[in-house]
Amino acid sequence: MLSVSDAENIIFNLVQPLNTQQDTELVDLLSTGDTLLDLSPWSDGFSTRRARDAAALRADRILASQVTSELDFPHWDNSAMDGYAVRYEDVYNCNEDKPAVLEIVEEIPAGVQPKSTIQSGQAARIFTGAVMPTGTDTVVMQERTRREGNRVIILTAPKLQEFVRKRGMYYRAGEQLLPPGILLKASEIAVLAAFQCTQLKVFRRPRVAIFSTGDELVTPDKPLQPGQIVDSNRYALATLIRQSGAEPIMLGIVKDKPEALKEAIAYAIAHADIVISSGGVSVGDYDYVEQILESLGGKIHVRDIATKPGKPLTVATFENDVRPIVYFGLPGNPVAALVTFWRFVQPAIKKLSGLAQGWEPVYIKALARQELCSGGKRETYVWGQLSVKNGVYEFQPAGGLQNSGNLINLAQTNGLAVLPVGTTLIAAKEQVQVLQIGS
Ligand SMILES: Nc1nc2c(c(=O)[nH]1)N[C@H]1C(S)=C(S)[C@@H](COP(=O)(O)OP(=O)(O)OC[C@H]3O[C@@H](n4cnc5c(N)ncnc54)[C@H](O)[C@@H]3O)O[C@H]1N2
Ligand code: MOO
Ligand SMILES: [Mg+2]
Repeated sequence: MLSVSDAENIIFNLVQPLNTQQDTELVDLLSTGDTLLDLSPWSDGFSTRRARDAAALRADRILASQVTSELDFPHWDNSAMDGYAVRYEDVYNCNEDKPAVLEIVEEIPAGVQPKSTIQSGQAARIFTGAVMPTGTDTVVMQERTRREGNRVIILTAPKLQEFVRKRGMYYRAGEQLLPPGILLKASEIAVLAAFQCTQLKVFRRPRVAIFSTGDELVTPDKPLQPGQIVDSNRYALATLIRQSGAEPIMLGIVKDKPEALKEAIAYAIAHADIVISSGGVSVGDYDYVEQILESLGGKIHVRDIATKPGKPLTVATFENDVRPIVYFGLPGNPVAALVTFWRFVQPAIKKLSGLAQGWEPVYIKALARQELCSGGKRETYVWGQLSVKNGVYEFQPAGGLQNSGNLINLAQTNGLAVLPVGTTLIAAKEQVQVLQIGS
């Protein structure tokens, strides 16, 4: 039996990220797939460029190449306040007793190009975001002034260049704006929109084929015959695959027959980057998965891992022109299937998807709200709820039996407390590492 850390090293090294040349697609920032509010009659921001070849950009795509821009940011010197654009030399030593008095020669709202060059003794009325007029270097905010007709009285000396957002002070044209391998979330999309980067090269979503094995399995819509069990794994795993940023290819339920398995596995490895099956990986007479993998030329890297639940996890690879197809034979017991997914498969999918950082499992230190027990021989995962109380993480184990066939108390689980090999008890109020499985 492999230790968890050995298994983890093997698995994560087997996974090669998608290729920055071949495995990409274009997405269009302007097409979100949502209601086309931009085209509404009351909107002045008519979007004339609609996506043609590019798919809609939804959050959580991964950038496949770096983004640079020919634009500085800010694009031009502009005011950070509503106030007056002045020449610092005119106002640097004024105060309430000895205010500076300047003649207002222009008013500059945002979006308007200034016309005049401001001379000594003059100022321009300016608003937040408006372009600084030539000759000025500083903005005095409105609250530090008094207006008298077309003159402004400056009551407090500003600092040089105060409230001026200088062209290029946040970003200079040509520098890297966003690196490849990052998730496009709201903040990145704000940057891309500001720089008019509307067509983006992102990684295609990894394709993950999934099927369940077992003569006893039926889909949730069928009346149960004696001895039958509902296939719950496939629906849960498909959801997790989507949450990991991949696209599930649903291949149904496959009988515990070598020929059927052979056909399904051969199809799956020809159509997916990763293949996941559940069931048929233990030592029973109908557990054929490993032998079929071998008969199809698969190389088995992992047969058993010292975890509870999840011991009989099987991991194999099939060589391919581009990168090996990684096969995960998850144990059939419902909790074991999900635990092995969270612990090993989810990071593997995220790594394959092109994410440069943050694909590894995330652990959080929490206080156990109740005692946690383990046999001590295998790394044991206790499922339950992670929450924050008074700024401190706490872990509440799920009530009822912690048994890998008990999927009922798995509902609402968002963390797996980890009891390492050799630890048989973590007492209430003691610290425990919890694997976060929120997404
Ligand atoms: N003699 C031994 N028996 C078992 C061992 C062992 O070490 N020695 N390991 C046990 C452990 S641990 C697990 S986990 C299971 C793994 O079994 P398999 O991967 O071979 O899975 P199956 O035998 O096909 O099914 C096990 C169990 O799970 C139910 N199942 C299967 N698929 C689904 C599904 N898609 N949805 C819901 N439930 C499913 C199935 O009906 C069985 O009840 O082996 C132990 N045995
Ligand atoms: O992996 Mo099996 O559950 O560990 O029951
Ligand atoms: Mg079995």
